[in-house]
Amino acid sequence: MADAATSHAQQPKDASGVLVLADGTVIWGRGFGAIGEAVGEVCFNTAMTGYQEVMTDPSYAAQIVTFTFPHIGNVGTNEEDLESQVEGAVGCVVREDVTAPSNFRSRREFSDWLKSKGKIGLSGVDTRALTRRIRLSGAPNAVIAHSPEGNFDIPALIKRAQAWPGLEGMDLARVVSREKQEGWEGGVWTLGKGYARSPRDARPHVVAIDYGAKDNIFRNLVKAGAQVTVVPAQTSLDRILELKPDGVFLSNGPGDPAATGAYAVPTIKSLLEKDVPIFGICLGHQMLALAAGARTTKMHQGHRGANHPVQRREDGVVEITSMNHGFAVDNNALPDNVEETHVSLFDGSNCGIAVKGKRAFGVQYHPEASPGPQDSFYLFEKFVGMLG
Ligand SMILES: NC(=O)CC[C@H](N)C(=O)O
Repeated sequence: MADAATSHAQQPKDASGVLVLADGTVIWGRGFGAIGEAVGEVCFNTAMTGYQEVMTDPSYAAQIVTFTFPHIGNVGTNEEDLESQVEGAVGCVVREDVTAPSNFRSRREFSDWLKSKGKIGLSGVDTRALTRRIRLSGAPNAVIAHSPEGNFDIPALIKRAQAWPGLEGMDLARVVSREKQEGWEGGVWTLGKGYARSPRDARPHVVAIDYGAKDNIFRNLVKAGAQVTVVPAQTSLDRILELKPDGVFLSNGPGDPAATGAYAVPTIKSLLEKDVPIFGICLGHQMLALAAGARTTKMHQGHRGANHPVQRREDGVVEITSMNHGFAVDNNALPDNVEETHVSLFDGSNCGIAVKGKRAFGVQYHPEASPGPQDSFYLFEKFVGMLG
């Protein structure tokens, strides 16, 4: 469903950036950030704030984020609002050109920062039309490219977008995971105080498996009173048990949950059999569901933003949540031992499960660093509380 205005337009004189979709659609704009090209799936995010957190969330690996909010970059960037030190989104598409930063916390201009991270930006795009297109025909594979001289080999870019296999079936969790075990001490950030610290001897002890985690999730575990040890995605069951966890946390992360069958899902299955308490968020929730016998599916357009209404089945309460996912647990194929606990009010998709007879549950949403909804904090308290 290519839009004629974008498909056949000649390259405008000032075009230094372009987004080329796998179906041949060419969307011209102005490049910023890193120079070069990157391939990924184009998604859209509706949050009005938190672009730096979005761009450093490892769950966005291999994705190009279209921001529906038109002014991106105007509060600059800082060293405190990073969600990780690893790669997140490969690029972003925005409406307005990035203007001079205006915020007392800003340390670096957004384009400069993006360039230092090797990520490409594209401005001057009709992001409403692009978002509408994704809503109508699903998230396309594409190449984003930036050349200050405007040198683009469009047929080659189309070929590259077409040759990319897509996120379905792609295992990215082990690629972005940290490689070494580490003790985690940082708590939640507050103005004037920075990040809180937790004593290393706090109890209970949670072993958090990093499948591409957002740091703020670990900070919330600390805030809830846990001592946290973070381990890499492919840590063996024996190694996890040696650490004597009171509970195991499964992090968010990129890629297809069903593609982690070589390491994550079997380990989680064994943890369930041993009755270890488990809490999973996003990818962690999806893989917990797989380990319990449920199925996951790729969504048409996904949920990405900070204002997604989710209903808790237990008492009907609606939370406004922050989400970023393109896969979901299939709530039409839940086995008897899996109970649906939360559901999206946008499209009825699954947003939370509990495994019956076990102390194991997961949700699709998560707290952002700053600022953002903290509604899911009660689940951190519930999890840490159940560990005694
Ligand atoms: N935020 C996440 O953990 C994302 C999970 C998974 N990669 C998805 O796209 O659905």
